[in-house]
Amino acid sequence: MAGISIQNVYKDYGALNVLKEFSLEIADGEFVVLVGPSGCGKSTMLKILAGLEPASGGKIMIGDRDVTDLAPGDRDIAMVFQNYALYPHLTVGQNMGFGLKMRGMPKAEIDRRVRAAAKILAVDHLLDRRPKALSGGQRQRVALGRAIVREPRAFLMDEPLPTSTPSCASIRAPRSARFTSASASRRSMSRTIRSRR
Ligand SMILES: Nc1ncnc2c1ncn2[C@@H]1O[C@H](COP(=O)(O)OP(=O)(O)OP(=O)(O)O)[C@@H](O)[C@H]1O
Repeated sequence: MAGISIQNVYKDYGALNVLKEFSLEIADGEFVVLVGPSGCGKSTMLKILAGLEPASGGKIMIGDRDVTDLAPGDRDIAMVFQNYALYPHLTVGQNMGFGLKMRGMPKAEIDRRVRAAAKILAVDHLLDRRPKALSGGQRQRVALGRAIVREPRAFLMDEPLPTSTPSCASIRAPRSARFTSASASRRSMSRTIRSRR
């Protein structure tokens, strides 16, 4: 169970106040999209949720845990960045399983999760390729797969779709993977928060 509760969050960068009394309740399993003008603080809010930026004030709960002061690695959430951040020298399969390997997960379990996620994302035929031999959309799906294999309590996605990708519907993830596909324009999908059931 992992609902997200954002309570009265403030964020200042020096004299610039970016977030003021920002509050949002996201139910367990809910898919939420943040939209707003450029510079209004969408990425900042996602970074604060992920623990990559400290909030200047307020509280964040994930499930029943107060994560406001926890390090990113202790929050059990995955963030997918706009620029993919794939390792160029690793294959698709190695990229997807890298985080699990670093955590000491047995190879057989890593392979099982990577193959399952790769199938969902239709990149299972690309597991031995390196990122440079992929299209933008394929790279993005690999980045998404790397988040899925971790089975986190929530997914944070900051502009996860390349311009050429018409909608999240192309991901076609089954409900059994607890990942809901949705059709929407790229702009309205620009910031997404997905919490797992
Ligand atoms: N590290 C930083 N130091 C100072 N100001 C910052 C920093 N990061 C972001 N900002 C400023 O905070 C504001 C919000 O930035 P943010 O990236 O959250 O906007 P956004 O809503 O995601 O915009 P866009 O839709 O253009 O990506 C902007 O005015 C930006 O210039």
